[in-house]
Amino acid sequence: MAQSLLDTMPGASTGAVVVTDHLNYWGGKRVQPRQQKDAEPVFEPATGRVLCQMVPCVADEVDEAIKSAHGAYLKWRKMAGMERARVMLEAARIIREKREKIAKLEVINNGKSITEALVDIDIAWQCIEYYAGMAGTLAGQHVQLPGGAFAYTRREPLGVCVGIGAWNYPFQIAAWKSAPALACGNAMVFKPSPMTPVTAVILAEIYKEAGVPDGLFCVVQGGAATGTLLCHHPMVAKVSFTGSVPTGKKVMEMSAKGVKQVTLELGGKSPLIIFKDCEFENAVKGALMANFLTQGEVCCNGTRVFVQREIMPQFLEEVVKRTKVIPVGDPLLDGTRMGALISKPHLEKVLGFVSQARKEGAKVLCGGEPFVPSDPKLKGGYFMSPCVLDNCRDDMTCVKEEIFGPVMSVLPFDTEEEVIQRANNTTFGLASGVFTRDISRAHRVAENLEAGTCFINNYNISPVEVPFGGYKNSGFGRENGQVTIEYYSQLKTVVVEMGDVDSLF
Ligand SMILES: NC(=O)c1ccc[n+]([C@@H]2O[C@H](COP(=O)([O-])OP(=O)(O)OC[C@H]3O[C@@H](n4cnc5c(N)ncnc54)[C@H](O)[C@@H]3O)[C@@H](O)[C@H]2O)c1
Ligand SMILES: C[N+](C)(C)CCCC=O
Repeated sequence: MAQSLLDTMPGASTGAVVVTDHLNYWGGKRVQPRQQKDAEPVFEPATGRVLCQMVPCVADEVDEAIKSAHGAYLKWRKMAGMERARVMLEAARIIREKREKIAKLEVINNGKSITEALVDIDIAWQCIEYYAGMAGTLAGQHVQLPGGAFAYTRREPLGVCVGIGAWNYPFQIAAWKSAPALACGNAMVFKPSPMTPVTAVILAEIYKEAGVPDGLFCVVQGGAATGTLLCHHPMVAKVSFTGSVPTGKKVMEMSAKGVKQVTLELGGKSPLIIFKDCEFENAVKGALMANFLTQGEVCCNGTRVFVQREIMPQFLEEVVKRTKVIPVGDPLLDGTRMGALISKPHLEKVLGFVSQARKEGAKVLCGGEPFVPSDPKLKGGYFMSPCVLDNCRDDMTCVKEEIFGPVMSVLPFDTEEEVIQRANNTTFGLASGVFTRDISRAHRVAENLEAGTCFINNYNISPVEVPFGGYKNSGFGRENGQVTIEYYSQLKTVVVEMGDVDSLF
């Protein structure tokens, strides 16, 4: 059991954990895969060692999980919001209690630094706590009509919701999707990325321990085939997807066939605009935060860094100086600030972007190379040195495409009008940022940028109280904040006659 795995985790170190527990979860327990066909090895990014096997769920298993979720939904939806809140608060408390162990497992499966993973787990329990607080507040409206008649609205759950996650924030994504879903009275069947199958099932066990009905939060493992089964299943009311734009389009197409609601949290190529009147030290720190969290594998990263020409030389000098000393290495060590990328093919893809950038005329100021830590156990890990690219142009591949690795492209600009036009010249629209001391300019730029979020004088902070999501091809729907309640519920109108029926017939 993963619970016992968690309990044996405190001394765990990089290269020392093997997960043999079943990773599917429905009906209130871990479920053994029916067959081992198509099992895929899951690698520990820091060592390249096999951590576990991911066995994809087939049609019967997906069906069983969805039916188990539906049974739980029928009980959960009848509970008072305050009762649901109590259970969710208990889940948040258990996560807080186990945060170090969950974070360690996340690091071992994902490769990010323990410092970041701890923050991710904190954001996860905060999200569950936040929506627990909202579960008791769901309410409708009373509308007075002529003749004493009236209508009222009820905010009702959707039913069984599906969550499909990416590999960069495995536990946090599962929490961001399940917390508002459960608060509204829904059940959820969650499919993590096949590369990070380990921690979602811990969340399932925590919800169970907190007191949700068996089946309320289920985990099915698999990749595209299992995801397709989920999107097509007739008992699924909604699909909330986090991943790439091409897969998001497929999810939307499949969901459209069953008229299922969809939330799409997709990729980005976000602009960060640094004006010459910025508070320089903060702008440099902001650029680093915008590019190098989770080895650059962050959807909302500000990877197109537009710097006003007058401050370009000092900006580059400072940002390169700090990038060169980012401690890359064993992600479980407290001093590490950058761990390993998710997989060997992904590392090669990111390095390929750097080579392509060189060919297209960019200048590599630092990094962009495979990194081999001195610790022998990390020799097979997927590490690279964080990279800063100068001499970039808007038409270069590194500036147009999402790299999803630690690669910052720096571009000069002259005027506000010009930079806004260039910043918006993309099909993505997830996030954006601006550093300036001019308060009017800051808000004007925020208004004109075509993105779901604009950070002013900071970057990549995401408190659970504020909505997160994209414009344009970066998706639609929102996660976090009050508004997400609307994406996990539907409104029923009840019209009440107090007199006689005035019939035309
Ligand atoms: N906007 C956000 O909140 C956000 C957050 C994290 C990651 N992302 C994006 O995710 C991408 C990286 O993640 P990834 O490589 O896991 O993305 P991906 O699109 O390859 O996979 C995402 C998920 O979709 C599943 N999937 C694949 N094919 C499917 C299909 N045909 N039907 C249903 N499900 C299918 C995968 O198994 C996985 O669970 C990047 O583009 C990144 O920007 C976005
Ligand atoms: C918590 N962050 C850093 C805002 C990342 C959100 C999820 C995107 O990949």
